[in-house]
Amino acid sequence: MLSIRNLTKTYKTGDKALSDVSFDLPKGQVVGLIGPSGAGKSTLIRCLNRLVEPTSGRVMLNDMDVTGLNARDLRRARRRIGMIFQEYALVERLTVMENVLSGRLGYVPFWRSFTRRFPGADIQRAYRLLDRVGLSAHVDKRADALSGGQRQRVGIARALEQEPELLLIDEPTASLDPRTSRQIMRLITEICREDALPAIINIHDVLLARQFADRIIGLQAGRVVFDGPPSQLTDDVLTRIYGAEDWAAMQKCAADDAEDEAQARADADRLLEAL
Ligand SMILES: Nc1ncnc2c1ncn2[C@@H]1O[C@H](COP(=O)(O)OP(=O)(O)OP(=O)(O)O)[C@@H](O)[C@H]1O
Repeated sequence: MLSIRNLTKTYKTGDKALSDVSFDLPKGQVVGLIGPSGAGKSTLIRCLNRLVEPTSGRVMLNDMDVTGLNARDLRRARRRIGMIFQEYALVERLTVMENVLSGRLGYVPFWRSFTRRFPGADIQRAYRLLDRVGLSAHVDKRADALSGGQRQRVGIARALEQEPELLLIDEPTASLDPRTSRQIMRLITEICREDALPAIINIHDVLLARQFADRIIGLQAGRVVFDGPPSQLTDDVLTRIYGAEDWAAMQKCAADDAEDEAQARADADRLLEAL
């Protein structure tokens, strides 16, 4: 279980990005973290593995006090926290398999990682994970030869190769089309449930968050202003989180996306019929 207590972050510039954020996250629960730009979503995700140093408050991951660790212990602790990024953060000239194995770099001694010699068990796990994310046929492809959705699947497999106890996911679908976004969200949430992995997903797409997350946490100006199941995320609540104008604009955007998608599907059907 992840436990966050009174987490506060004030940047050196004086920007107060988080104010007194507290919540618990049980095993296997997927939280969709939503809120307008500048609400503190990225800061919260980054405070949890101390890529950003919290100003005060406490983060406990199972038995580990993340906020109390010294630099050396923190490095070891970060193995237990997997991250999946918007831009995938793959090494372009390495293969899919090598990218997934890089998830083990925190575990193997430097000289072994330098020669890229990984234990057999790591390689077996990587094959299993690549199968699980649907990339068995692409193991030896270079990362730069993959589509956006495939790249994110590699990012997911790499995070799981760490055998994490928590997944932090930053805008996983921001660079993907709506259909691929849904596939990626479905994959992430299925894996979390099967493996009882807790996850926090910073996601700008409220409809996706509502469709796939078990629980929604809404931030506004660094504070938690909503914490509940997706079913309670009513238009009133969303208007409170985003403001009336922004929420109306987001709805319009989602409607346009759905229309574009339907049009693309109809075009593809017509093309198939004509063949
Ligand atoms: N490195 C930094 N130095 C100073 N202020 C920062 C820094 N990073 C973020 N902030 C400020 O902290 C606040 C929260 O930013 P953060 O990026 O966490 O929000 P966000 O909800 O993730 O926004 P977005 O959806 O636009 O990515 C903002 O006011 C931002 O300007």
